[in-house]
Amino acid sequence: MSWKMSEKLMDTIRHYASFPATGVSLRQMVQFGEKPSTGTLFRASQFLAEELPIRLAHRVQELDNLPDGLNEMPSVKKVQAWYAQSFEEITQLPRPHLPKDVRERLMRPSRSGKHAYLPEATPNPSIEEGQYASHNGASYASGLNHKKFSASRRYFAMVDDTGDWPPDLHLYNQKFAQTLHKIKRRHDSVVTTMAQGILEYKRKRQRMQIDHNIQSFLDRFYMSRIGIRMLIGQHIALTDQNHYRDPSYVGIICTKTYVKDLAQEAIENARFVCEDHYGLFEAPKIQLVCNPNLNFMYVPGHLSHMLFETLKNSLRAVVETHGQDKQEFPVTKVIVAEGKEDITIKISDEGGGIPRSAIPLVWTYMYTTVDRTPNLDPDFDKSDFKAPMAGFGYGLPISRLYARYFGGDLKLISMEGYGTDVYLHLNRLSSSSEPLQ
Ligand SMILES: Nc1ncnc2c1ncn2[C@@H]1O[C@H](COP(=O)(O)OP(=O)(O)OP(=O)(O)O)[C@@H](O)[C@H]1O
Repeated sequence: MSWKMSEKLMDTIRHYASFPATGVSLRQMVQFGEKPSTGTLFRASQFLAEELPIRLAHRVQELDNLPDGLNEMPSVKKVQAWYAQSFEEITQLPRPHLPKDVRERLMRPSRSGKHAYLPEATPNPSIEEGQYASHNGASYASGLNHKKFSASRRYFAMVDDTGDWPPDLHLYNQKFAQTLHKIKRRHDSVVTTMAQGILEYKRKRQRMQIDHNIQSFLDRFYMSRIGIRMLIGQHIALTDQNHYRDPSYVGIICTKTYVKDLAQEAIENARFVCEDHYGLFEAPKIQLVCNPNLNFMYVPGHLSHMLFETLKNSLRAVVETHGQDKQEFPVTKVIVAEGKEDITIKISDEGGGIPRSAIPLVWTYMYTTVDRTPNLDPDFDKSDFKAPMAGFGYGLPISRLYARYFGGDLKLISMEGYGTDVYLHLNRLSSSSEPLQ
């Protein structure tokens, strides 16, 4: 590793980590607009130039404080260095010197009055307060230099956009988005590398499972990663306005996510992976019951991930319970219900279920009934965490975090000896905050 963390950098990281993260709701991200102007984008860049380092700093510190020597594992150190390096890149990006009138104009709300200030996010219904919060948050912040952060501690305010903006602003926006892009790539393999770190720890300490502390650290850590990547992804997509965009998309959020189409695609992908893995001519069938017109505002990438992971689990259970040599398997059913509050997707399989004693374990990282955990090659599937069929025990816990991130949830009820029902609740009000506070 050529890059080194200096003491000075650690000091700055400690300072930022004393501020709490600011949660943003799906609705706020969308209301920010389809084609934000240079000025509005600049305000968003300013917000992120403070918010992202705060979030990254919390993770660097938490990684440092991991118990029982876990913080010393080479892969954990590697991940920590990525977070610190990204922190440094954002905080050191030179900001343009703006004349007073431009600075003032940036603080003036949009003339149109529409969404000049976005509504506050509401509490996340799936989360108990503080469940995914970092330990050192708000309580430390009060005594510190709050001034530095006060000007733009508001997610996306539309600014007065009459007339042109100085070219410096546009240039900074472009540079900022490039920096974010590089950071996003750097962090692509964080989940697999952390998984590797946990494996190193389990081997070194001869542990079979991880304890409660480490489990909740990982929950916080991966939840925070979802949030950071959401903000980064959204910002990159909004900055890059050159190519044609589907009008139903705002950044990576789709205001009309058609559940049936997406579920159908996830079914095909899961069946394909299953056929490939078990060498089957035809994977067990999956029946989908869903109103074809049902759509809502969501991040299609998140929904695909959750569906694919749970469907893969069902197919695996069905094939392994009934035997690979069967000609016909019981059909797995996917039922989509439309409520006022939630859209709920139930996935029912006849894959033999899970013993009641093992239910709490399915939510822990690294619990899997696959005998041999696949080799974690560092170059393995850099794009995101997607194991071929199964094997890391990350599918369910990570999917539940995705669901909870926007106020939904993932529940599992099993009948041992028969099958499993997974309920995927997706909150359609989308005004709830990220679960950080
Ligand atoms: N529908 C199901 N029926 C029976 N057992 C299941 C079902 N879903 C999950 N499980 C059990 O829970 C375990 C954990 O599932 P999880 O999706 O978290 O990890 P995995 O599938 O083993 O690996 P991956 O990280 O690749 O998803 C599985 O190994 C399996 O034993």
